[in-house]
Amino acid sequence: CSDELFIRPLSLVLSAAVRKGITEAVARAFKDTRVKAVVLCGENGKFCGGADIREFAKAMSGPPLVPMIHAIEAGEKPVVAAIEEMALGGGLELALGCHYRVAHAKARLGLPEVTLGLLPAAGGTQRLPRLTGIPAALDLITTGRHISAQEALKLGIVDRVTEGNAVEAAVELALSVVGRPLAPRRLSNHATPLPADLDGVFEEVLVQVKRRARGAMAPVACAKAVRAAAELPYSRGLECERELMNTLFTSGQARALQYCFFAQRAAGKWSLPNGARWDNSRPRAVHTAGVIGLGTMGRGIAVCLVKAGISVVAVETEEKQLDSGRRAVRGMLERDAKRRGVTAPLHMITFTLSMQQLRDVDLVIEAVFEDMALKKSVFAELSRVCRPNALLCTNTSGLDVDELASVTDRPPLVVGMHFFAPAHVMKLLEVICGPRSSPETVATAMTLGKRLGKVSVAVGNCPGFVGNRMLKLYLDQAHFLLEEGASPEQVDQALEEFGFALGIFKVADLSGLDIGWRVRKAAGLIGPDVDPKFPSRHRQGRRYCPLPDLLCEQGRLGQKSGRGWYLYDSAGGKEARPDPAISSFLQEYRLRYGISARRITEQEVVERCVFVLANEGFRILEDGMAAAPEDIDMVYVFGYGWPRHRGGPMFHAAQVGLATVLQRLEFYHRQNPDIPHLQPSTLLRRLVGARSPPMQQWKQHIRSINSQL
Ligand SMILES: CCCCCCC[C@H](O)CC(=O)SCCNC(=O)CCNC(=O)[C@H](O)C(C)(C)COP(=O)([O-])OP(=O)([O-])OC[C@H]1O[C@@H](n2cnc3c(N)ncnc32)[C@H](O)[C@@H]1OP(=O)([O-])[O-]
Repeated sequence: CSDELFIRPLSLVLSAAVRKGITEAVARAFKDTRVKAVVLCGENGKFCGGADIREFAKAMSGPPLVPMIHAIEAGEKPVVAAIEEMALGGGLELALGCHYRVAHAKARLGLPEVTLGLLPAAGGTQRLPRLTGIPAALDLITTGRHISAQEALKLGIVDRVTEGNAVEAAVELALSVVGRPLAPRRLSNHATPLPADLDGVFEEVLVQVKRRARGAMAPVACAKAVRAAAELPYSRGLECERELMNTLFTSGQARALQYCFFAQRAAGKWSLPNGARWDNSRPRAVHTAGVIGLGTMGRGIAVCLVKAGISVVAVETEEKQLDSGRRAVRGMLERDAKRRGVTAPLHMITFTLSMQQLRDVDLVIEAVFEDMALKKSVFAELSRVCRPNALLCTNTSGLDVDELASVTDRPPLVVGMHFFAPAHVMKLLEVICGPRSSPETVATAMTLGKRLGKVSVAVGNCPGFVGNRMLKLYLDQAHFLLEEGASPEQVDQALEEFGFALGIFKVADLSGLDIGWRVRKAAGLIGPDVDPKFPSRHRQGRRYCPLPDLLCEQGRLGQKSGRGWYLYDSAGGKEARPDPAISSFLQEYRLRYGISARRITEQEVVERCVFVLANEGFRILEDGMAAAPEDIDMVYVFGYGWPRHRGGPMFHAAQVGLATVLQRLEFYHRQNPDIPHLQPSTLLRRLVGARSPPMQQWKQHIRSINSQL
């Protein structure tokens, strides 16, 4: 066997060194008359994660991928790819250049380049459609989704799937095909199978990709490259693939998406000022968890925990809520299990009215109403009921975690876990490190978040934490723009053009306008506590916009009441229509306050809303509430619908140019001196003074080391 086969390990990515290794080894094997066939496999049981993304920012060195794959395909000896664990991006393209492919049953395959703002440019857009046909190739290439080995087998992407050792199975296959003609196995020789309605298929896909990621270039380029595979001979299709890739490669979008890839991983590498870090703090094992409160948040959290294999005790205070919570949670688990073709793990959750049942759990996540007094009473009770080393977590969107910790017998074991609705769907988890949260507690919450499939970001304990602290100012700008002359549709359209999945007023209608109303009442911004001497459009020394309060007073609470900033067909309706009543309401409002409406440009909408986010992000960095700009960006990308292809508010500010951001903020602040948040932050000024260093160096310019993390 060793005479006939030449097995060469690959490392996880196709770095210059790996490409050199493969090129040389395959050339030697092709030349060596003792070798009859070649098996390519990965190192440590992993076939390949694709091109080395870190190399994209540098000058290209080492043998290029495309000729390397061509040489393999053109070889006169059969080459078999043994796919263990993953064949992604350039890794799958390499496998498609081989004559046969064997995959382990647990392997995942895919062409995720689109998620990095690129396309599969090592022949992937030309070979895959020739193998699977256009619709399947379009689906995989434009979404970047990973598929199982079984699906790959169905699509014809792999020839064999094995539960056993994939390398041994590949060796067996290689031995069995020695001497067979290779021409039919060279995908570049194949004609692309065409669907009857080629134009219709592409039209449909373009509609879908534009809906999924508004303004993103890569999915459109991916579709164009696949179209070339349908219409052009292989070599011309390859040229088209290269040209499209060159355009994407140099685009800001690709840089932003690749930044997101690394920023997401960097967010997991948290550190605290006391020296505790992700790699020196041991998380506790979590086998059982309690969830208190089965409202929308509690239900989603319970579902996430059960799906991650953690036994849950879910507690409610009244039979009626317990019953509806039980029905909702079971329904979600059953639907999910049905989708995945497995049995719903209903036995892993217990529903109870008794807090006593939490006495043995490893950790509790409290998800009761956002009310400090209520949460404090729950935490005091948990101190009495839970075993002394159980972790106590609060799901809060902005309350003081330390104040809550102070009513317990174990402040070091208290941490915030801010989930986003719906909690079983949304990817973001803000882990709020109180000043007294222990490293072990933070490590446990961060690791638990990862186990639940979340992107966990460690943030400091301040009102609104990172996400909602910034959101408040973004919303304020949108409201001020309405006062000054814009309409909700105009603001939303500008933000959607920028790339947000939904404009801010549509989001507000979806979430319910009464939520903010309640928060503002609790903060004393509305109601009997407001000093009647103050004009209605000023509070606490700054401009205040009462428009959303006035809407709530009219019963316009958003989708749930069928009317909010928009009009809906009925209560609970989803289709937002501009409401002429809002237009007259705004006109009357401006008249009452003597505001003459002016024409507001799309540029002003985007700059004021988006730069104010970044400006507050700089303040958050200075206050030590986030450890790095990447963390702030990941909060926005995964929790607030920020368009990923724009990297996040901090990355976007760096892309636009910090000097420009500063100058525009100064301009808007001069126009609106009563909006203090338009005043450029000290850190932004300092960075511009230091000639706008790259993001990795921003930390060095934060003078007051005041980290709350
Ligand atoms: C004309 C021009 C021709 C150009 C040819 C184009 C070729 C091709 O079409 C382009 C591509 O392949 S584009 C690529 C298409 N491929 C993809 O998009 C796949 C991207 N990768 C993944 O999806 C996941 O990382 C895996 C599923 C591979 C592993 O998941 P897991 O087990 O949970 O582990 P983890 O924590 O995620 O990663 C572990 C460490 O590896 C690092 N790293 C990983 N991949 C990297 C890469 N490609 N690169 C560099 N680094 C990469 C990662 O940062 C982390 O580093 P840290 O310092 O420890 O933090």
